[in-house]
Amino acid sequence: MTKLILMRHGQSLWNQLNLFTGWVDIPLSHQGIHEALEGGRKIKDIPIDIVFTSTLVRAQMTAYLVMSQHHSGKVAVVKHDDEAQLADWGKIYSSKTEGKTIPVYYVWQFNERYYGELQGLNKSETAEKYGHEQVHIWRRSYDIAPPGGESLEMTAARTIPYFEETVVPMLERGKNVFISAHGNSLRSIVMDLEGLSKEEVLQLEIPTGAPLIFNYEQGSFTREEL
Ligand SMILES: O=C(O)[C@@H](CO)OP(=O)(O)O
Repeated sequence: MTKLILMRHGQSLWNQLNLFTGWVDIPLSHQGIHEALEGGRKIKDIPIDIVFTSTLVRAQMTAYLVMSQHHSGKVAVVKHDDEAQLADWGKIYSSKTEGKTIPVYYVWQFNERYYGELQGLNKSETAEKYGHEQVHIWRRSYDIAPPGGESLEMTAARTIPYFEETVVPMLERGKNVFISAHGNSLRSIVMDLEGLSKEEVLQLEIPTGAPLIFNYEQGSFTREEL
């Protein structure tokens, strides 16, 4: 059995201001830094072999803050995704030292759902303008995209293939995997792992800085309560 840990980044400065964020690259707030450290303490004793995060700084900050709390004492090392560079990087430090590191991969497919024309707008003001129901549909429905942005279905079309082609084989090979990502990119993954319907995913909320742990065995995922 191997473990998959999913975590939404801690509160960002735009979460704090209640602004639609999507692909805008906003760092964590002071509160978000504390949430990430607290989330890290909750999983500090679970061995982690490999870390995936998005290309956005709020998820990356969260990944490093989580790993700073980890009991292994291993150093998180960024593996840049250029293949040639990756091959070279493998040679620039000793295999003895490599045993004391945990590789971190930046994966654009795990970026937040692109929010199109809503990015930078205030969530409450947008709900006042277009109606709470319409804005809830844009924010939580499966197949209705916000203006100029991605639906959850479109987000899943990039998160799930990467997850299946790269993350699942790691779990199969006995590796425990930690993914630091975003509210909606993680909703698309949890929807898939738990087989949620389009109706059920409307209610799925992923809190900031709270690890979700799944046990993986023989092709199936079971959520473990912390
Ligand atoms: O602004 C965003 O990118 C997301 C996550 O904060 O918004 P929502 O709360 O609608 O999922």
